[in-house]
Amino acid sequence: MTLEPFGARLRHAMDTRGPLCVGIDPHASLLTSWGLNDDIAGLERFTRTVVEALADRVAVLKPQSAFFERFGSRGIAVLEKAVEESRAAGALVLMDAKRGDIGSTMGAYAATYLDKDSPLFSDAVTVSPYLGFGSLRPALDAAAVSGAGVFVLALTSNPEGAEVQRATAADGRSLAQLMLDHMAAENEGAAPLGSIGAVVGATLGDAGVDLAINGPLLAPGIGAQGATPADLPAVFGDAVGNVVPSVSRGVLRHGPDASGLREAAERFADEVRRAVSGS
Ligand SMILES: O=C(O)c1cc(=O)[nH]c(=O)n1[C@@H]1O[C@H](COP(=O)(O)O)[C@@H](O)[C@H]1O
Repeated sequence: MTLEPFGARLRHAMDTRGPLCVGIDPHASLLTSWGLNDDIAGLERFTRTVVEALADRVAVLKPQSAFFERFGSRGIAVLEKAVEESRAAGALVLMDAKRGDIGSTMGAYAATYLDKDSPLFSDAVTVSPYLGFGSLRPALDAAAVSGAGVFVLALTSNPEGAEVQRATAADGRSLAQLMLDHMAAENEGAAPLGSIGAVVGATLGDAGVDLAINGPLLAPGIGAQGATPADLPAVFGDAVGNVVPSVSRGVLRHGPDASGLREAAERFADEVRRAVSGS
């Protein structure tokens, strides 16, 4: 079965479930605070709990691959199962892998996350464009074939990002703006929303770039990194309706009870609704 383009599927999910993305980041400290061991059984239990609590209600779940990779092949097996079960419950899965490489190697990453026959096939994946936007071509092409999406880092939530991302390119634009303009070109003509998204931290104050890329804007940094949903209008301006606000620890620290996770996600979702509607 061919999937509808990711942008259309995401728009529908945002409209019906609200735009919140919850990150699945099984930090060792979170496993401990949930009363679990920092081992494969703890990872499995943590992940299953989050998926069972939230996959039937949030628009997007974003597993952070590094926290699974640290357990080797058995961690990847947990990740595969989480992707499958989340998608079966109706959540879109954004694999947070932040891959970036060149040519055939980027092609192998694309085959891993964006080929429908791969065990790690996800609705979308995060990538870094700072080896040159063109280096992402294999991922952009694979996503177009499978109906998946690609989220490209533009302005990240961490303070260290600015020295690269705010640097000036040869034509006077910031590097972040250059990347955003590439994304806008990829999404041109797509409706209701393009499938190439930008990652723009909610922590940035005024982003100070043109965010009219006709694609989704993933906004991490809410919760543990200090941003709040109330910050979104100032950061995103007119583009706030395309924002997918993302929270990991801010929700996860309310486990292990499913009700605690659900209530925390609902609180963030309410705050986002209020912030975006201006009430
Ligand atoms: O691509 C991301 O998701 C991402 C981009 C970014 O600029 N900043 C950022 O924090 N993230 C990810 O978002 C998550 C943030 O987690 P919390 O700070 O616990 O909400 C982590 O998985 C980060 O890797």
